[in-house]
Amino acid sequence: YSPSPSLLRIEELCDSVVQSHRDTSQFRLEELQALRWKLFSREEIHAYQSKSVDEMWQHCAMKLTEAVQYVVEFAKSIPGFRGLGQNDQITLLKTGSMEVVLVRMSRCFNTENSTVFFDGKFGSTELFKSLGCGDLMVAVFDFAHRMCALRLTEQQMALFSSLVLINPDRPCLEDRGRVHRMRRDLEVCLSHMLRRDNQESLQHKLYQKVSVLRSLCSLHVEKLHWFSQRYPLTVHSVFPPLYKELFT
Ligand SMILES: CNC(=O)[C@@H]1CCCN1C(=O)c1ccc(Cl)c(COc2cccc3c(C(F)(F)F)cc(C)nc23)c1Cl
Repeated sequence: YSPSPSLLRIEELCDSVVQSHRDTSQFRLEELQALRWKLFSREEIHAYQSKSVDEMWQHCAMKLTEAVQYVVEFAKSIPGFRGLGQNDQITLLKTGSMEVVLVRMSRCFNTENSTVFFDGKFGSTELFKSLGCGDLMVAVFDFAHRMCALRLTEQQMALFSSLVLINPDRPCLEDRGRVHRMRRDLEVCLSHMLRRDNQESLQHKLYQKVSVLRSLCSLHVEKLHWFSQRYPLTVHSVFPPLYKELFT
């Protein structure tokens, strides 16, 4: 059986996206499994809740920026991404990277007690009370819960993450056609993989998640904007590594 060159190319593309995800996933599943029941004590929770809005945002912004840097590495190793113009790479990352951080958060989520891995242990939404954006946290946890319910394999998570990033509908792309061709190849990869895993029913559920992500992230951008208005220094002092990463 000699697969047609296009099928061979699709399988190679699949494998390289999965490998990139493995190399840049920040936390290995085995590590997270081992820490699953390591919960914060009442005192530790109280300590987080006593932080000022600014302090807690700064703490989270650092974590998110670090997570986004792993996503940038993931994007840069998706075949074809480096071939895009610099501006288009940045456009895709500026909008898509937080969405991939959200998708990846589901790997660090424990649905049995609705806790997420944060600062070395698992905590619930109450940990983030001092952020002053309960609705965002509920939305973040709710999305993680729903993503967990799909029980994606790491390979499926890898391909789904690449589809979230390589989105030809992003505003002000210069070479939309090129992004479209990359996305089409990745869509063929995902459907090829779901067929192989005998899980075609997952296909439409994943595409529904893409639209949920978009609305969720507009809430994030709004919150981020609200926060940067009130605490301009923090955003500029913590976020620059991300932009340095985007330009290299
Ligand atoms: C397993 N851990 C993780 O996945 C995340 C990313 C890597 C590190 N990390 C955490 O430590 C973490 C885990 C769970 C939660 Cl709820 C948080 C706090 O999340 C946020 C607090 C403030 C703003 C957030 C915004 C906003 F608004 F900036 F866009 C957007 C997202 C999505 N999350 C925000 C964090 Cl920072």
